[in-house]
Amino acid sequence: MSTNENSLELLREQLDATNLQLLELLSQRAELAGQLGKLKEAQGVPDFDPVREQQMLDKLIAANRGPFDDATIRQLFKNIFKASLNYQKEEHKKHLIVSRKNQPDSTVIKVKDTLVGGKASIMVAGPCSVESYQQTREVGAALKEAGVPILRGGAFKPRTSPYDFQGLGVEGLQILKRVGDEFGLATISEIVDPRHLEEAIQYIDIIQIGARNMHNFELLKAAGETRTPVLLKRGLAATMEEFLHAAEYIVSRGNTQVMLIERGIRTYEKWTRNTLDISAVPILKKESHLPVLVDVTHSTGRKDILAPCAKAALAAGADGIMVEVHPNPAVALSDAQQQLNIPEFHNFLSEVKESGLFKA
Ligand SMILES: O=C(O)C(=O)C[C@]1(C(=O)O)C=C[C@@H](O)C=C1
Repeated sequence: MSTNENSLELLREQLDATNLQLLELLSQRAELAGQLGKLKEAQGVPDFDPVREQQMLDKLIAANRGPFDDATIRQLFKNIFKASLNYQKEEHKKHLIVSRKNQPDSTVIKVKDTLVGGKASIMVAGPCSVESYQQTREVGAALKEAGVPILRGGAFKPRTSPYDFQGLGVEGLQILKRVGDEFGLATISEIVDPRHLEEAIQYIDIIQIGARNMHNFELLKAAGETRTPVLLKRGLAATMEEFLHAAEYIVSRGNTQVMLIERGIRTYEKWTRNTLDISAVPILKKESHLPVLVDVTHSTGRKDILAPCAKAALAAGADGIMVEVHPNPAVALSDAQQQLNIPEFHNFLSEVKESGLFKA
């Protein structure tokens, strides 16, 4: 071997040893960042701290003796800070009760005789608003005939305008219960005020928390104090991280029976009421063990694309579908445009079932 080859070999050995030292130091640094992340989580402080990062960079630049120039040192350390931040975030996820990292097995929720999040897909259907016993009964009968086990119906309606129909309130919940009992259906209705919860759960089997209330932390906490299953809708502009944290508010109070429902998010698109974020389905299923449903009515606002969207949701791994049905949508007191009438609902259901994606 020539002298040149000898020194190449020697230098490479030194470099390998330095790599290992660097790796050890990086690992030690990551562990320290992990401890800092835990403290920050406990104190409710965000992980990202640009001021602290700037202070560290200033110290490093002042100590830089070359041969790397300052810009290179800055870039290298910025990458290290970024890796630490990612590590802190991953560690936090493990601590979320709703996280699949914390519980690998899927949560299955039993509502009356129906399992949500189990092997079979589920369908939830019903009018946007409970308007009368007769109207709700007609839908209940259609669900029973179609083998759909869960009846939805709004009684407290958070409407955009205060002058629009606000729902029948407790009377609406009583109607739902009456129809539910008559046909053996489980019932679901949105509750908007923590003060209504105690009374509401005497009548309904699932508490719905609507998109506009996903950030209503007092409502989330109050729902977490009950032991009634909760269907939590994704907020209009909520990230998936915010969505899962909203669910965490409920389960951290002891109510572990939470179902998530994607209902479309706000984008610039005008041809649908909202934009169905289909990617949310596999991501939520991956990140969380909670059941994931898709509300095809609110996400699209269009009757003509409900079936393909429901099929897409099921293909993406959704545990169930929610759809609005009204005996006479033209005279509905809310969402008249987007509710299916009963024959349309039967067609919708057949099309979805014929696809083979709706698991029996
Ligand atoms: O010093 C902190 O507060 C940390 O959380 C550690 C650390 C880092 O790894 O350097 C991580 C993220 C912050 O943006 C700043 C610094």
